[in-house]
Amino acid sequence: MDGKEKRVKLKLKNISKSFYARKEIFEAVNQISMDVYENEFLVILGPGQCGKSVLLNMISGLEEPTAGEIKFPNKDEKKVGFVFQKTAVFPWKTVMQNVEFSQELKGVNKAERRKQAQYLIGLVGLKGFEDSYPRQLSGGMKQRVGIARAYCSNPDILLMDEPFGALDAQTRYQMEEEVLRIWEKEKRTVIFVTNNIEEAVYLGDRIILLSECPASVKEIYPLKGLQRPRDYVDTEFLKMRETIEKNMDLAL
Ligand SMILES: Nc1ncnc2c1ncn2[C@@H]1O[C@H](COP(=O)(O)OP(=O)(O)OP(=O)(O)O)[C@@H](O)[C@H]1O
Repeated sequence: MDGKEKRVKLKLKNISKSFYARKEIFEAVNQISMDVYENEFLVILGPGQCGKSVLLNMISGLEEPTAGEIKFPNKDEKKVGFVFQKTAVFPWKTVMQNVEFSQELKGVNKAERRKQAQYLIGLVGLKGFEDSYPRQLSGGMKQRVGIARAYCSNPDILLMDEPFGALDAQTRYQMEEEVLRIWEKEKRTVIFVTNNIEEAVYLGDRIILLSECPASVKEIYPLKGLQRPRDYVDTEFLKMRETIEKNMDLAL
């Protein structure tokens, strides 16, 4: 991304989050500050159970920070879409009905929402599966439905919480390529959470590395120097992967 063009889409200022559980205060996130830029693919990388999901939940508004501020500089651009590890597709709805669901809720007329959903179903490679039910789909295909559904809600920021964590290695590689292809076509600001260094280096414009719990920002890695499409066995790729590995708190 060219430094001159950067527009801040989301600003986190000293965000902290504590929970009161079993008569104790548990700190999950400690003083995180970061800017997220328009249309960037930002990866948040951290060890398991470090507070990544809690951070995303605060960005989405599902959780309130205990301290700090979450700011959307443009107040009309605070709509978020979510893709989870276990994408919560409705089993009783078809692919089409799942994808168009948010628009249906909004009362968008059928012809219009079908047109948009059809485009997105095509974009994620599910053309021909419009009338299939989730039980008829593989794990990777279900995640494609989740991605199409999230895009269909026209989010300003797309939050992806370890969306490929439950997939086998081969499908995961395929989905990483797919998610970049979709993002190139339908540019959005993406915040992608993972605990997988290789995935982070493959996908990100930048990586924000978090410490173990309570999560704080340990390091920010700009990946401008790594041209796309990236190659997992390229020397520069491996170097970056090793640098991050040495700095990451816990073995994966
Ligand atoms: N509502 C809650 N009440 C109490 N503790 C919570 C709550 N939500 C999360 N936590 C705790 O906060 C810590 C961070 O959880 P979080 O789910 O954000 O981790 P994570 O980095 O996303 O983990 P993983 O990579 O394994 O998905 C965990 O120890 C979790 O138990």
